[in-house]
Amino acid sequence: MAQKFKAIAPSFLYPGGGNGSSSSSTPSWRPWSTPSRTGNNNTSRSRQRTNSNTSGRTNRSQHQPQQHHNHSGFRYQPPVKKKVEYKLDRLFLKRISRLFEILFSKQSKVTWLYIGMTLFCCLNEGIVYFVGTIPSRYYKVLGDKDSAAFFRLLVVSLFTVFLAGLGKSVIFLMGSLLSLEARRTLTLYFHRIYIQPKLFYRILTMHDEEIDNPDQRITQDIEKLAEALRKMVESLIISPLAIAFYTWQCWQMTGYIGPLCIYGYFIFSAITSRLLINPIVDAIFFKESAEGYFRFLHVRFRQFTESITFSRGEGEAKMAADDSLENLLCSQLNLIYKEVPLNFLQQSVSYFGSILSYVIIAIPIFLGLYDGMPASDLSAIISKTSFVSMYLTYQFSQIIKCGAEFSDLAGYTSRLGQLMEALDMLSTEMENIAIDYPHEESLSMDSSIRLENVTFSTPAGELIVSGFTHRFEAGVNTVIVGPNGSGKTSILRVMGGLWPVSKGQVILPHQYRKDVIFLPQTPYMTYGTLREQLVYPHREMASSVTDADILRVLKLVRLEHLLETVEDFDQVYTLDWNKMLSPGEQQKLAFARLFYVKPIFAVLDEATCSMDMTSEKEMFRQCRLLNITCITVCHQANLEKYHQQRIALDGHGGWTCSEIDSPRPRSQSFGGVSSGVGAPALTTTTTTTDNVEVDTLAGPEDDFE
Ligand SMILES: Nc1ncnc2c1ncn2[C@@H]1O[C@H](COP(=O)(O)OP(=O)(O)OP(=O)(O)O)[C@@H](O)[C@H]1O
Repeated sequence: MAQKFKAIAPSFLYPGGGNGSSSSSTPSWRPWSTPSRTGNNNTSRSRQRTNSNTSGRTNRSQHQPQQHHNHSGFRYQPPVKKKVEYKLDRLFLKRISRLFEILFSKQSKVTWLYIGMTLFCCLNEGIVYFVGTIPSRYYKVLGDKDSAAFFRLLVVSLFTVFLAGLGKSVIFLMGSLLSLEARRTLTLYFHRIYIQPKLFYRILTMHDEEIDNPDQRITQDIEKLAEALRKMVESLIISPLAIAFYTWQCWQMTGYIGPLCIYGYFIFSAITSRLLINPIVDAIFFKESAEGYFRFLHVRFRQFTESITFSRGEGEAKMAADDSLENLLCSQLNLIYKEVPLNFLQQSVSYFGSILSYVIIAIPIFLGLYDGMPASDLSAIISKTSFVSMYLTYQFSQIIKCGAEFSDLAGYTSRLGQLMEALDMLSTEMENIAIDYPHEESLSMDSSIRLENVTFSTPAGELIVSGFTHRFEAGVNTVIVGPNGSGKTSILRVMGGLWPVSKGQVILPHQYRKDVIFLPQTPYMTYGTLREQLVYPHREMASSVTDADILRVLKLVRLEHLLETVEDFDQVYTLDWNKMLSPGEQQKLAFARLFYVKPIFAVLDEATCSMDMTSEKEMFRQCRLLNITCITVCHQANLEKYHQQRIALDGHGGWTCSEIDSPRPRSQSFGGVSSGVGAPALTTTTTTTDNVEVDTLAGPEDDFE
């Protein structure tokens, strides 16, 4: 089966939308076998499915991802490759207002923290004003040589300074709480829209090239966005009020000339900083992508450390890690360079502010406005004007400084906005699929799984099976065989609703979630206790599982020795269960879950491939005793004897179904659909070595019965 594999390169390698889809601000999904009517939210659930069988796609050439017609005549468009920059535009405003809507929703505490922080900031500003004018009072009392007033001022100023310190700390505390709460609110929101049945699978397995590292966006970008927000809120809450107050104060002392100079200066700085921010937003976006890939690579090393070591792949791993680091550092360096002009502007603004304050007071002095005033009063006025105008420029410089925070915020907003849009799009897409090809809504009242005239393709548009019809009956074990890549697992994916069909219908037993359990080749080992492992994914049921239940199923799967490994069933292990158990033991634990739940169907995708033959036989024997019907995907011919039916895929979209009456030799694996069919039956020989039963050869009369 010739498959086209698309090389997926990290989006940061293509600044400005090099690979189109990866950096598109509005992700455009690669078309699949179902209509992508994104944005069409008016689709009525009651829409007739009269066109559903008109696609007539029967060969692969018609399944090009670029563009094709679906069953309802909808025309797919290829992803648009356009240059997209991440900047402060309408899209940014749309995204940030959506994030703010989530942050300031009724359920969130962010609103209350924001109000509390605003009040504290106002209170603190009063204290700051008092502290700022203290030097001018000292000028006055010292100029007048008034010792009593001096000591009174000393006490007051010490107390005020103490209050100012306290005020700053409270504001810092409230800012940190605000950032924490913002992170909680946004992360919970993303968990809700991201970890959803099927959508989660789909975005992670099929849309990696459109949305890189959604995990990083959720675990890191939200935190950084919350932090940038905290820093901005701190300065932005008070700046407008302070600017108004100090403008008035400045006007009182210098006339219109003071505020005019400061405002002119601010407008100039604001315009230049705005010009310098846009490239930074872009650079932050790509730096974050590079950061995500670097981390992802290290996570993969951890995950595949044994395989890498066995294949002596450390050198390759190091090269890949070095390359990824280099990419990350490049994008970081790019960011640093782009930040230099902005930093220069910020620093200059704050230094020039102090000089400007003296220029402002110099003008009325030289114009003779304060002629004849005593020296001590003039010193006090110079000091106060200096403070007022410096504080006014400081508030403006805070706003300019916010520009840097704002560029961070804009970068993270882009990444989170993209993820939200992707999830929205996918969710609409899946809703449409659910309307056209309802999966969980097509439930049969009898205990069977039916696939009726089902045609489906890979996400890349390659046809896998066409017109597949089969009824999986309870009590009839079925094995699915075929060459690699022929679509065995894909049939299970369709059955489980992970992949949509482009034609036909999947009809499931009424209590589908309870009656059908899927066991993959590599079962998911959850973190937690042995009890929780057993009831996975129903953690809430853990308390109802008795120790006797656990013991019983552990015995059934021959994992009693686990009792010696674990201290008790409720001990939480810091070590990953994947490391505590061998692959075969993990598969056995998955069977323990199965035997605990006792569904009607067990859908096994090479779920016993890591077990020894005796254990494998025992698993199928227990399934039969517990009335669990197996639908098994496998490559081992010896598994056929546990089944009554065989579905053979030919790897070209075709398939055959036959009764199993003449199994093949055990040593022969399924290289193709016809391999071994009709081979003579073998006899069973069971030898015992050191009290360990070793099943060496098996035939139809295997002691499985
Ligand atoms: N997420 C995906 N995106 C695109 N193509 C995919 C995806 N997953 C699987 N495929 C393709 O679908 C085809 C069928 O895959 P499937 O896993 O069903 O094969 P299989 O018969 O179970 O193979 P094996 O015997 O190796 O387990 C393969 O050619 C594979 O490349």
